[in-house]
Amino acid sequence: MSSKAPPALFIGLMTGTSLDGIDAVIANISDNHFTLVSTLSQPIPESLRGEILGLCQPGNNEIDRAGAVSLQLAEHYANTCQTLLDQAAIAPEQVRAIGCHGQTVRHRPHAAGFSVQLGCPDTLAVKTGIAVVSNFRNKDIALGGQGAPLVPPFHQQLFARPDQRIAVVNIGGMANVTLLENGQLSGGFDTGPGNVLMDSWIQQHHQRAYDRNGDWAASAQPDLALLNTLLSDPYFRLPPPKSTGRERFSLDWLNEQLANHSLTTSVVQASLAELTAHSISDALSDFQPDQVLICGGGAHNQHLLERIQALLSTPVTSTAKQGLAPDWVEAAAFAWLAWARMEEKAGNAPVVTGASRQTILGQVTLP
Ligand SMILES: Nc1ncnc2c1ncn2[C@@H]1O[C@H](COP(=O)(O)OP(=O)(O)OP(=O)(O)O)[C@@H](O)[C@H]1O
Ligand SMILES: CC(=O)N[C@H]1[C@@H]2OC[C@@H](O2)[C@@H](O)[C@@H]1O[C@H](C)C(=O)O
Repeated sequence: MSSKAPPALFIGLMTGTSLDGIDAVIANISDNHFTLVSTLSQPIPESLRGEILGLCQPGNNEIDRAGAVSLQLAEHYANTCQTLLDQAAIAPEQVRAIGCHGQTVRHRPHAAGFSVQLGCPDTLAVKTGIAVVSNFRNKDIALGGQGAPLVPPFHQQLFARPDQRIAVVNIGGMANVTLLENGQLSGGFDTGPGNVLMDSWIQQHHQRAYDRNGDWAASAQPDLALLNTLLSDPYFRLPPPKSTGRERFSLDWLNEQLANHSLTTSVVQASLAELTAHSISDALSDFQPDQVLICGGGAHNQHLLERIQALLSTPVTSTAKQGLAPDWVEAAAFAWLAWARMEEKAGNAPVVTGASRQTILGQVTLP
């Protein structure tokens, strides 16, 4: 008789650095098994988005503001869970736990570091009646790790092949890579900005949330002098382990870099797309993958994918080709990390984060 637990249902909730919405999945998970059961994406109201963005930079009265945002987010998470359960005709009692990443508003993984994700787990547990696993990053940081990226072990579970070198690239607000070498997880780190600068720039100049398909970037030629200035940021030369966020790569950072360049706004957008493409391809140059799998919202940016493909000699495809659509990979990973927590299995990968050892990640809040 096997002592292994049968598959159980878990919810994964992700609100990433792009602030484009709440991604939610229900997944059926056990040791060797992961099936997506249902998915849902819900917008974040514009006013709450503004408050979150405000908290991503140091400012006045942060504790009260963070407390209020944490509660509002939990309400939205709970409503999202309810809609997701309703659409899948699943009762809350059937779900073992919710893995709630929360909203990162500060990530300082350096000496005596910390990472802050908002979204009150107590409120979410009480409102849904489901146990919540949250605060996934700080245990890894306490062990000397970056606390990010955390998704690589899940990428390994889903996408590793015994006979191939596979790079999984998540292009969200930030971008991160996972290096899978003949079935083994051999590394992973944040490469730098993914969509965040392109989103901010088009928002500022055309009041649009993002550059659909990269059409605006594709309408101009990148400026090589600006590209070199952007790529000269020391982050790109740092060896892994490394992780980053809006603390470094923000509109303020971009405006500083633009100081000695006089360019049209479309040329800047083209150069920002090129920055993302180059920083990703540079990050993969030593690894020499046989295959590159792309996930995250950037997988829908046709121009960006073409530029990444042009810079790499290996085939670049969406994770959809491997059975998981790019939009759900991160939320699915947090369902999987909730499963790992409930099964008391290690969630972090020291080869990625630099932590001194493997450890169980996250705190459980019962309803
Ligand atoms: N059709 C599209 N064309 C171009 N870009 C797109 C398209 N669809 C989504 N995106 C980009 O994807 C972003 C959202 O990506 P995603 O949901 O992966 O980010 P996230 O989860 O917030 O980020 P992170 O991985 O940093 O936490 C949008 O802000 C936008 O820039
Ligand atoms: C601190 C934080 O929220 N980091 C995010 C962000 O978005 C992408 C990249 O930067 C990655 O390091 C991480 O998210 C994913 C889910 C991760 O931990 O793997």
